[in-house]
Formats: sequence, C-alpha cells, structure tokens
Amino acid sequence: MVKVAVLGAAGGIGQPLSLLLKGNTAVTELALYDVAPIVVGVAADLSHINTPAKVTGYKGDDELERALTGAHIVVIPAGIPRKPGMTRDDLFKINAGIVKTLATAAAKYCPKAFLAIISNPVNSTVPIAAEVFKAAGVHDPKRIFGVTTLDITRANTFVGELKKTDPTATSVPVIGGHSGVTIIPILSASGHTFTDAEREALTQRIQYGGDEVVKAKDGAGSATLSMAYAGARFVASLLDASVGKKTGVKECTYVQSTAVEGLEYFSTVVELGPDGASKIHPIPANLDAHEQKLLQAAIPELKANIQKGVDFVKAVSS
Ligand SMILES: NC(=O)c1ccc[n+]([C@@H]2O[C@H](COP(=O)([O-])OP(=O)(O)OC[C@H]3O[C@@H](n4cnc5c(N)ncnc54)[C@H](O)[C@@H]3O)[C@@H](O)[C@H]2O)c1
Ligand SMILES: O=C(O)C[C@H](O)C(=O)O
Repeated sequence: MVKVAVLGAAGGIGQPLSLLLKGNTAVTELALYDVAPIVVGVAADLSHINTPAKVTGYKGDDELERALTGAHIVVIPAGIPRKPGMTRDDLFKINAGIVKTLATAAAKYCPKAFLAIISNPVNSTVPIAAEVFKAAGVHDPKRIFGVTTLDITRANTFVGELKKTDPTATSVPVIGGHSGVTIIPILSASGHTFTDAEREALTQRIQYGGDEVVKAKDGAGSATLSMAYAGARFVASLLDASVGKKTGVKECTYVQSTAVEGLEYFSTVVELGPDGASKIHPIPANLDAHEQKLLQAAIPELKANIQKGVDFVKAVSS
C-alpha cells in the first residue's frame, strides 16, 4: 500500500495537487484532509478518475488520525496564502500554528512518513515540523522536506524563455531557502552564459516570481497551479526513489543540512533514496562572484527565519 495524505487538500494548491497525485499510478491510496468540509466532495469528485489510487476525504480534527494512519508521504499545503504587500514571513502568525498542529498529528499517527511541507514561510515551517518531531522523539531529518521545487520550475522556465531552449530540458539548481533574497539561483550551473544585465534580471525574477503571481491575482491568493505541478513533481521523485527504487533521483529541497556553517537548514541538490534524503550535496564549488554575493545576503535572513521557527515550538511547549 502506498498512501499519500494531503493536508489542506480543499485549497487552491490542495485541489489541483490532489488531481495530479490521483494521476500518479504509484499511489494506491490518496487521503485528502482539510478543515473545510468541501474536502469530502473533492475526494468524491477525484474518486471517479480511473487510476489505481483509492481516494478518501477527511474533514476536521476528529478525522485527522484516520487521514494520517499508514501514510507513506504527507504533503502539507495547509495555511493562508499572501496578499499583495505581504511577505511570506507575514504568514507565520497563522501558518506556524497550523503546521505545528499537523506535524504533531503526523508525529503521532505516521512517524515514519516523509513530510513534504509547502505551507509558507517554508524557511520557518520546516524547522517547526522538525522541532515537533524532536519533541515527540521520532525525528529523522532525512524524512522532512521543504518543497522549493517551484523555484526550480520558475528558473527553468525563465532561462528557457530567454535562451529559446526547451524548458523541460533546462536545469537550473536553486539553493538556499524559499523567500526573496534567500532564493539563490545558480545560473552558472545552467549550461548557458549570461550578460550581467541578463543575470541580474533573471535572478530578480526567480527570487520574486511568487510576488509576480500574488500581484496578478490581486488579493485572491498566490501561486496554486504551478505549485501543484511542482508539488506533484516533488512527490513523484520521492515515490520514484522510495517505492520505485530508482537510483539517481535528485531534487533541490530545503532540509536539515551542514552545507552552510551556522545554518541548520538549507536547500541544495539532495539525492533521494528508500529512506528519504540519502545524500545532501554541498553548495556547488564554482559559484561566481554574483552567486557568492547572493549567498552572503541570504545567510542572515535564513538564520533569523530558522530561529523563529525553533523558538515558536519551544515557546508553545514551555
Ligand atoms: N512552497 C511553495 O513554493 C509555495 C507555493 C505556493 C504557495 N505556498 C503556500 O501554500 C499555502 C497554501 O496556499 P493556497 O493557495 O493553497 O491557500 P488556500 O487558502 O487556497 O488553501 C489552504 C487550505 O488549507 C486549509 N487549512 C487551513 N487550516 C488547516 C488545518 N489546520 N488543517 C488542514 N487544512 C487547513 C484551508 O481550509 C484551505 O483549504 C500558503 O501558505 C502559501 O503561502 C507555498
Ligand atoms: O509567493 C508566495 O507567497 C507563494 C509561493 O511561496 C510562491 O513562491 O509562489
């Protein structure tokens, strides 16, 4: 049995992500959970698609245990999205508590599951989940992931557009975290060359791609469809490595890491295996001067974001 649970499945990301996961034939059970009762209808709707996954809907706290029990992967897109003028950190007040509650339940009902956290601010929500798992005595850093895949799909799209190459064959690693200056595209590893102006413009667009969508949606939310695509890609990679036993599966993802001294969490290329993160790659050795500067700018903000998440769990539990 390969059960994937989506927490926040009735939302803007949750619905299309669940649709894409229903199309993944490695999934045999898709458990859709939300506090919004419509999740039961979303599950009924998806259950008519003729793929192997059996879809079930769970609404509200009382049904969370059943949604999580036996899960192989728990994907978490629960939480509020940004409106124009907000930073991802502005979401902390509400989303920190949501992620803590859901991680507490996952630690209890499916402690061995892989956790793929989409809820923002990812830089802080991953440390929150990790602290919850530590407090419950079930922490395995190889199994907790912050989903930053959308930064990679954006980077590949924007570079492909500029260089007029196939975006599906473009591969730009994006390291660091998932907000503004903490997003560090490694354009020097893309196989293309750029003028200074191109490099500046691309970096800015990749770092603030989320804002582009928030502005265009004009108060009605942030990226949902592209995030669903990116989330489904990340889950597919986890399934390929853990269920399909494929080797060489790699994704950039925000995990507990020693890549940067003084930062407990960082995203670099991570090799995925049957037990989760099997090898965390270091920062690419040949960063150019521009990328070195981006890295230095990211460190203080990431450090503060991580500490904020850790402190939140400690304060609530003391
Ligand atoms: N990691 C990324 O790259 C990335 C990309 C886009 C959005 N996001 C983040 O994803 C989150 C969700 O965005 P969205 O557009 O889907 O928002 P949304 O408001 O459309 O959906 C959120 C869903 O979460 C549900 N929810 C709220 N509290 C819950 C709880 N305690 N348990 C279960 N479900 C709960 C809501 O009922 C709703 O259905 C936001 O925090 C957003 O910032 C992250
Ligand atoms: O920008 C946001 O708030 C949502 C998400 O993190 C994104 O990158 O699109």
